[in-house]
Amino acid sequence: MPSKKALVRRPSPRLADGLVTHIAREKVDVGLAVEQWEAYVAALRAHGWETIEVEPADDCPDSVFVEDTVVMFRNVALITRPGAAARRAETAGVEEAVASLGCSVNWIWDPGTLDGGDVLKVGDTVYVGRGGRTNAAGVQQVRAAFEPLGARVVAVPVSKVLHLKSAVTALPDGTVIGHIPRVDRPSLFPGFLSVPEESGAHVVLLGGGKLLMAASAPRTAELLSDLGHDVVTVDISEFEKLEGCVTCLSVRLRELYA
Ligand SMILES: NC(=O)NCCC[C@H](N)C(=O)O
Repeated sequence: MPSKKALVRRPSPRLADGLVTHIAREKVDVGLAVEQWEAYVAALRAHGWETIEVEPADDCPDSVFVEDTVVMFRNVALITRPGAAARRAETAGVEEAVASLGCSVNWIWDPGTLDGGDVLKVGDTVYVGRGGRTNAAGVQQVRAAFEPLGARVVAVPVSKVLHLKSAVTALPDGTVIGHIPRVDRPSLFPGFLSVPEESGAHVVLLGGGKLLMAASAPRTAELLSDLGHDVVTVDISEFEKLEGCVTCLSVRLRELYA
């Protein structure tokens, strides 16, 4: 059944200690990050999403990046096993949240690792990035979990950025967008549009043709508006300092049965 709920998780007071892998560490203003997070949540709500706050995980600096802990396909929630061991304690609260929403729950098991940021769904195609956080066993376990439900799982190499969705996301019409210097194999996607900024590669589909994007990609916002998309922007500068993007701050639940 169509639903419009989104999981979010309040930033930890320890946010500034979050992991950085591909970029130089910059000082994070936690107070500003909380304001930016509240504006992000307000933008989801303004576009009809009921936001559900997962119990905060104050001891986990990266817990605000809730997308990495669970992947939804239909009513099934696949609880991940994050590639960074430091993030594994984040999954317990998310598991509780999806179970209480009536999802069927499944898990990635050792030796598999998977970060939700490595999973891009385009219709029934589920692209899984095999990179620094998601391993081959993780990809196989996504296949085992979702292919019986009708998904087609396509593995994609990721070597230039943290996650697959740091490199590419998809527009409402299914076109995959990415900033070419950060995409390993653009030819793996049937329809690919190159965008001029790295953070322009990240869109959250709000519904009704609207796209949520980071304010740091004005040229991409212009390009997408010019192609007839309705762009809404939020400033997430403090999360970008930790390799976060608009996609990783929420998990949209669009097919709940409850
Ligand atoms: N899906 C995402 O893009 N997640 C961002 C995670 C950033 C966090 N600092 C990490 O390295 O795990």
